[in-house]
Amino acid sequence: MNLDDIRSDIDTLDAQLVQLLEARMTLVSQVATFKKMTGGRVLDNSRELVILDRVASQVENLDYAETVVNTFKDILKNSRAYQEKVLKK
Ligand SMILES: C=C(O[C@@H]1C=C(C(=O)O)C=C[C@H]1O)C(=O)O
Repeated sequence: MNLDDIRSDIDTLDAQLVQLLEARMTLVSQVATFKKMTGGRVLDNSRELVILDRVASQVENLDYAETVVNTFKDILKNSRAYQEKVLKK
């Protein structure tokens, strides 16, 4: 495989990630609506620890574990930022 082939494969995976992240955000949006109606707090630390532990255990190549877990930490951080905006509306 040459560089263009590898990057083409990355682009294909990125398109899948965008779809999955959008689907995740649709669910996060539902959680935000629920919290807005019930007065719940955006941050749920114990839920996030469960998610991050599970993600760490699901990574098969340990060389990638730190990177993948950090990526999920960013996903959770941005999920919270989105929810804070929804709750302020
Ligand atoms: C979506 C939620 O809100 C926050 C964001 C989370 C997420 O994006 O998975 C998880 C826990 C919360 O800190 C939730 O409470 O489930």
